[in-house]
Amino acid sequence: MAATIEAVSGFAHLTDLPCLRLVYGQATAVISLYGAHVLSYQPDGNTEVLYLSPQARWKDNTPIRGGVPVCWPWFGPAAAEFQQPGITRPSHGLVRNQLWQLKGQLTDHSNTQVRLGIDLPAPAGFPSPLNAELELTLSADGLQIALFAPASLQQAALHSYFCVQQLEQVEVSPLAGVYRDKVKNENARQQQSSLTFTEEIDRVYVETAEQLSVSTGQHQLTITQQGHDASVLWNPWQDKAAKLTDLPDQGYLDFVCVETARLSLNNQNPLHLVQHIRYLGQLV
Ligand SMILES: O=P(O)(O)OC[C@H]1O[C@H](O)[C@H](O)[C@@H](O)[C@@H]1O
Repeated sequence: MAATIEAVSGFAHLTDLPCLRLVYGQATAVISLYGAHVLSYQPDGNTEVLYLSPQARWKDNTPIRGGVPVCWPWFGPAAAEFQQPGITRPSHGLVRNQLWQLKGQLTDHSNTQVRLGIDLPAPAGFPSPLNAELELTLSADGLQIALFAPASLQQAALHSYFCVQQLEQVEVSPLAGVYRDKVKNENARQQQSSLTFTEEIDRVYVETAEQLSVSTGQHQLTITQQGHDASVLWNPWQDKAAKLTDLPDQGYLDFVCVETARLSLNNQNPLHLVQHIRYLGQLV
Protein backbone atom coordinates (compact mmCIF):
# COMPACT_ATOMS: atom_id res chain seq x y z
CA MET A 1 0.00 0.00 0.00
CA ALA A 2 1.57 3.31 -1.12
CA ALA A 3 1.52 5.92 1.65
CA THR A 4 3.51 9.05 0.86
CA ILE A 5 3.68 12.78 1.53
CA GLU A 6 5.38 15.05 -0.97
CA ALA A 7 5.90 18.82 -1.06
CA VAL A 8 4.68 20.18 -4.41
CA SER A 9 4.77 23.65 -5.86
CA GLY A 10 1.46 24.68 -7.39
CA PHE A 11 -1.88 22.95 -7.86
CA ALA A 12 -4.12 23.24 -10.92
CA HIS A 13 -3.84 26.85 -12.19
CA LEU A 14 -2.57 28.07 -8.79
CA THR A 15 1.08 28.00 -9.78
CA ASP A 16 3.70 28.52 -7.06
CA LEU A 17 1.23 27.68 -4.30
CA PRO A 18 3.15 25.68 -1.67
CA CYS A 19 1.26 22.40 -1.21
CA LEU A 20 1.57 18.93 0.21
CA ARG A 21 0.30 15.93 -1.73
CA LEU A 22 -0.80 12.95 0.34
CA VAL A 23 -1.20 9.46 -1.08
CA TYR A 24 -2.75 6.46 0.62
CA GLY A 25 -3.28 3.50 -1.70
CA GLN A 26 -5.29 4.82 -4.62
CA ALA A 27 -6.51 7.88 -2.71
CA THR A 28 -4.85 11.30 -2.94
CA ALA A 29 -5.37 14.65 -1.25
CA VAL A 30 -3.69 18.01 -1.73
CA ILE A 31 -3.46 20.67 0.98
CA SER A 32 -2.09 24.17 0.52
CA LEU A 33 0.04 25.70 3.27
CA TYR A 34 -1.70 28.97 2.39
CA GLY A 35 -4.81 28.77 4.57
CA ALA A 36 -4.26 25.09 5.52
CA HIS A 37 -6.68 24.77 2.68
CA VAL A 38 -7.55 21.30 1.32
CA LEU A 39 -7.76 21.66 -2.47
CA SER A 40 -8.35 18.15 -3.73
CA TYR A 41 -9.57 14.76 -2.57
CA GLN A 42 -9.60 11.90 -5.03
CA PRO A 43 -10.68 8.71 -3.27
CA ASP A 44 -9.95 6.40 -6.18
CA GLY A 45 -7.31 8.29 -8.12
CA ASN A 46 -9.61 9.89 -10.69
CA THR A 47 -12.87 11.07 -9.10
CA GLU A 48 -12.57 14.59 -7.66
CA VAL A 49 -14.76 15.21 -4.63
CA LEU A 50 -13.89 18.89 -4.00
CA TYR A 51 -14.65 21.84 -6.23
CA LEU A 52 -11.95 24.41 -6.97
CA SER A 53 -12.98 27.51 -8.89
CA PRO A 54 -10.99 27.90 -12.13
CA GLN A 55 -10.85 31.61 -11.21
CA ALA A 56 -9.60 31.04 -7.65
CA ARG A 57 -6.63 33.24 -6.70
CA TRP A 58 -4.21 33.10 -3.81
CA LYS A 59 -1.98 36.13 -4.22
CA ASP A 60 -2.74 39.58 -2.73
CA ASN A 61 -4.19 38.07 0.44
CA THR A 62 -7.15 36.57 -1.41
CA PRO A 63 -8.69 33.46 0.14
CA ILE A 64 -8.93 30.53 -2.27
CA ARG A 65 -12.44 29.97 -3.70
CA GLY A 66 -13.21 26.27 -3.44
CA GLY A 67 -11.71 23.30 -1.62
CA VAL A 68 -12.08 23.52 2.16
CA PRO A 69 -11.45 27.03 3.49
CA VAL A 70 -10.72 27.20 7.23
CA CYS A 71 -12.84 29.92 8.83
CA TRP A 72 -11.43 30.91 12.26
CA PRO A 73 -11.60 32.53 14.80
CA TRP A 74 -14.91 33.88 13.54
CA PHE A 75 -17.39 32.92 10.85
CA GLY A 76 -18.88 35.32 8.28
CA PRO A 77 -18.82 39.01 9.12
CA ALA A 78 -17.16 39.38 12.53
CA ALA A 79 -19.66 39.55 15.42
CA ALA A 80 -19.52 42.58 17.74
CA GLU A 81 -17.38 40.55 20.19
CA PHE A 82 -14.59 40.42 17.58
CA GLN A 83 -14.79 44.03 16.46
CA GLN A 84 -12.44 46.87 17.38
CA PRO A 85 -13.11 50.52 16.60
CA GLY A 86 -11.25 51.64 13.50
CA ILE A 87 -10.34 48.09 12.38
CA THR A 88 -11.97 46.32 9.45
CA ARG A 89 -12.27 42.61 10.11
CA PRO A 90 -12.29 40.32 7.05
CA SER A 91 -15.05 37.77 6.45
CA HIS A 92 -14.48 34.29 7.95
CA GLY A 93 -11.61 35.14 10.28
CA LEU A 94 -7.90 35.63 9.92
CA VAL A 95 -6.30 32.42 8.69
CA ARG A 96 -7.60 31.83 5.15
CA ASN A 97 -4.85 34.00 3.72
CA GLN A 98 -1.96 33.11 6.02
CA LEU A 99 0.85 30.63 5.47
CA TRP A 100 0.65 27.77 7.96
CA GLN A 101 3.68 25.69 8.99
CA LEU A 102 4.12 21.96 8.69
CA LYS A 103 4.23 20.66 12.27
CA GLY A 104 4.24 16.92 11.71
CA GLN A 105 3.75 14.13 9.21
CA LEU A 106 3.17 10.44 9.43
CA THR A 107 2.68 7.55 7.05
CA ASP A 108 1.91 4.05 8.20
CA HIS A 109 -0.14 1.05 7.19
CA SER A 110 -3.40 2.65 8.30
CA ASN A 111 -3.20 6.26 7.06
CA THR A 112 -1.25 9.21 5.73
CA GLN A 113 -1.41 12.28 7.94
CA VAL A 114 -0.08 15.83 8.11
CA ARG A 115 -0.44 18.44 10.82
CA LEU A 116 -0.21 22.16 10.07
CA GLY A 117 -0.11 24.94 12.62
CA ILE A 118 -0.45 28.70 12.76
CA ASP A 119 0.67 31.20 15.38
CA LEU A 120 -0.49 34.78 15.06
CA PRO A 121 0.37 37.68 17.36
CA ALA A 122 -2.66 38.85 19.36
CA PRO A 123 -4.85 40.95 17.05
CA ALA A 124 -6.09 44.25 18.53
CA GLY A 125 -8.69 43.50 21.17
CA PHE A 126 -7.72 39.85 21.62
CA PRO A 127 -6.31 38.89 25.04
CA SER A 128 -3.57 36.60 23.70
CA PRO A 129 -1.83 35.37 20.54
CA LEU A 130 -3.86 33.02 18.34
CA ASN A 131 -2.80 29.50 17.57
CA ALA A 132 -4.54 26.65 15.83
CA GLU A 133 -3.66 23.32 14.27
CA LEU A 134 -5.21 21.42 11.42
CA GLU A 135 -4.73 17.69 11.02
CA LEU A 136 -5.50 16.04 7.70
CA THR A 137 -5.79 12.25 7.62
CA LEU A 138 -6.20 10.20 4.46
CA SER A 139 -7.12 6.55 4.92
CA ALA A 140 -9.18 3.75 3.41
CA ASP A 141 -12.04 5.20 5.43
CA GLY A 142 -11.99 8.63 3.73
CA LEU A 143 -10.54 12.06 4.38
CA GLN A 144 -10.70 13.60 7.83
CA ILE A 145 -10.07 17.27 8.55
CA ALA A 146 -9.70 18.22 12.21
CA LEU A 147 -9.19 21.76 13.50
CA PHE A 148 -7.90 22.34 17.05
CA ALA A 149 -7.49 25.51 19.08
CA PRO A 150 -7.18 26.31 22.81
CA ALA A 151 -10.15 27.51 24.84
CA SER A 152 -11.26 31.06 23.94
CA LEU A 153 -14.07 33.08 22.46
CA GLN A 154 -14.10 31.70 18.92
CA GLN A 155 -16.12 30.42 16.02
CA ALA A 156 -14.93 28.06 13.29
CA ALA A 157 -16.05 26.34 10.12
CA LEU A 158 -14.68 23.81 7.67
CA HIS A 159 -16.31 25.38 4.62
CA SER A 160 -16.21 22.48 2.14
CA TYR A 161 -17.09 23.01 -1.52
CA PHE A 162 -18.28 19.70 -3.02
CA CYS A 163 -18.29 19.08 -6.78
CA VAL A 164 -21.73 18.35 -8.18
CA GLN A 165 -22.63 17.08 -11.62
CA GLN A 166 -26.30 18.10 -11.83
CA LEU A 167 -27.25 20.74 -9.30
CA GLU A 168 -30.98 20.09 -9.76
CA GLN A 169 -30.46 16.49 -8.59
CA VAL A 170 -28.37 17.30 -5.51
CA GLU A 171 -29.82 16.34 -2.14
CA VAL A 172 -28.38 16.81 1.33
CA SER A 173 -30.05 14.94 4.19
CA PRO A 174 -31.13 14.80 6.95
CA LEU A 175 -31.62 18.56 7.20
CA ALA A 176 -34.96 19.16 8.81
CA GLY A 177 -35.76 21.53 11.66
CA VAL A 178 -34.93 25.07 12.56
CA TYR A 179 -32.54 27.08 10.44
CA ARG A 180 -31.44 30.67 10.05
CA ASP A 181 -32.15 31.80 6.50
CA LYS A 182 -29.41 34.34 5.72
CA VAL A 183 -30.89 35.12 2.29
CA LYS A 184 -34.28 36.13 3.67
CA ASN A 185 -32.84 37.22 7.04
CA GLU A 186 -35.38 35.21 9.01
CA ASN A 187 -35.64 32.04 11.08
CA ALA A 188 -37.51 29.19 9.46
CA ARG A 189 -38.36 25.52 9.92
CA GLN A 190 -37.90 22.88 7.26
CA GLN A 191 -40.39 20.01 7.23
CA GLN A 192 -38.93 17.66 4.64
CA SER A 193 -35.76 15.83 5.61
CA SER A 194 -33.63 16.68 2.58
CA LEU A 195 -32.50 19.96 1.08
CA THR A 196 -32.50 20.51 -2.68
CA PHE A 197 -31.05 23.51 -4.50
CA THR A 198 -33.45 25.50 -6.65
CA GLU A 199 -32.53 29.03 -5.57
CA GLU A 200 -29.86 30.88 -3.61
CA ILE A 201 -29.26 28.97 -0.37
CA ASP A 202 -27.46 30.39 2.65
CA ARG A 203 -28.73 28.58 5.73
CA VAL A 204 -27.46 27.79 9.20
CA TYR A 205 -29.05 24.57 10.47
CA VAL A 206 -28.72 24.41 14.23
CA GLU A 207 -30.37 21.03 14.72
CA THR A 208 -27.92 19.30 12.45
CA ALA A 209 -27.03 15.62 12.62
CA GLU A 210 -23.67 13.97 13.21
CA GLN A 211 -23.81 12.45 9.78
CA LEU A 212 -25.11 14.00 6.55
CA SER A 213 -25.55 12.30 3.18
CA VAL A 214 -24.79 14.22 0.03
CA SER A 215 -26.02 12.94 -3.28
CA THR A 216 -24.26 14.96 -5.98
CA GLY A 217 -26.33 13.70 -8.89
CA GLN A 218 -23.70 11.14 -9.77
CA HIS A 219 -21.96 10.25 -6.53
CA GLN A 220 -22.85 9.61 -2.94
CA LEU A 221 -20.87 11.02 -0.01
CA THR A 222 -21.28 10.98 3.72
CA ILE A 223 -20.04 13.77 5.95
CA THR A 224 -19.51 12.90 9.60
CA GLN A 225 -19.12 15.86 11.94
CA GLN A 226 -17.86 16.33 15.50
CA GLY A 227 -17.50 19.34 17.77
CA HIS A 228 -20.00 21.30 15.70
CA ASP A 229 -23.19 23.09 16.64
CA ALA A 230 -24.40 23.92 13.13
CA SER A 231 -24.18 22.97 9.47
CA VAL A 232 -24.08 25.80 6.97
CA LEU A 233 -25.44 25.12 3.49
CA TRP A 234 -24.51 27.53 0.74
CA ASN A 235 -24.95 28.01 -2.98
CA PRO A 236 -24.74 31.60 -4.26
CA TRP A 237 -26.97 30.99 -7.30
CA GLN A 238 -26.87 33.06 -10.46
CA ASP A 239 -26.96 36.70 -9.32
CA LYS A 240 -24.49 36.36 -6.45
CA ALA A 241 -22.16 34.16 -8.52
CA ALA A 242 -22.03 36.89 -11.17
CA LYS A 243 -20.75 39.30 -8.50
CA LEU A 244 -17.98 36.99 -7.26
CA THR A 245 -14.92 37.80 -9.34
CA ASP A 246 -13.20 34.52 -8.41
CA LEU A 247 -16.08 32.34 -9.64
CA PRO A 248 -17.21 31.87 -13.26
CA ASP A 249 -20.74 33.18 -13.84
CA GLN A 250 -22.01 29.61 -14.30
CA GLY A 251 -19.73 28.23 -11.55
CA TYR A 252 -22.58 27.99 -9.03
CA LEU A 253 -23.89 25.01 -11.02
CA ASP A 254 -20.77 23.00 -10.16
CA PHE A 255 -20.75 22.91 -6.32
CA VAL A 256 -22.63 23.01 -3.08
CA CYS A 257 -21.04 23.99 0.24
CA VAL A 258 -21.76 21.78 3.24
CA GLU A 259 -19.94 23.40 6.14
CA THR A 260 -19.25 21.92 9.56
CA ALA A 261 -19.39 24.84 11.97
CA ARG A 262 -19.14 25.82 15.60
CA LEU A 263 -20.86 29.18 15.90
CA SER A 264 -22.09 29.62 19.48
CA LEU A 265 -20.21 32.36 21.32
CA ASN A 266 -21.34 30.88 24.65
CA ASN A 267 -19.08 27.87 24.10
CA GLN A 268 -15.56 28.85 25.07
CA ASN A 269 -14.19 25.31 25.39
CA PRO A 270 -11.15 24.19 23.40
CA LEU A 271 -11.99 23.77 19.72
CA HIS A 272 -11.97 20.29 18.22
CA LEU A 273 -13.97 20.54 15.01
CA VAL A 274 -13.96 17.54 12.67
CA GLN A 275 -15.32 16.84 9.21
CA HIS A 276 -14.86 13.34 7.85
CA ILE A 277 -15.67 12.86 4.17
CA ARG A 278 -16.42 9.38 2.83
CA TYR A 279 -16.95 8.68 -0.84
CA LEU A 280 -19.44 5.87 -1.32
CA GLY A 281 -19.16 5.63 -5.10
CA GLN A 282 -21.38 6.18 -8.09
CA LEU A 283 -25.14 6.27 -7.80
CA VAL A 284 -26.70 3.34 -9.60
O1 LIG B 1 -17.20 34.80 -0.10
P1 LIG B 1 -16.79 34.16 1.21
O2 LIG B 1 -16.25 35.13 2.23
O3 LIG B 1 -15.85 33.01 0.98
O4 LIG B 1 -18.12 33.54 1.84
C1 LIG B 1 -18.89 32.62 1.14
C2 LIG B 1 -20.12 32.24 1.96
O5 LIG B 1 -19.69 31.57 3.12
C3 LIG B 1 -20.73 31.02 3.98
O6 LIG B 1 -21.39 30.00 3.32
C4 LIG B 1 -21.70 32.10 4.39
O7 LIG B 1 -22.83 31.53 5.07
C5 LIG B 1 -22.16 32.90 3.20
O8 LIG B 1 -22.95 34.00 3.67
C6 LIG B 1 -20.97 33.40 2.39
O9 LIG B 1 -21.45 34.14 1.28
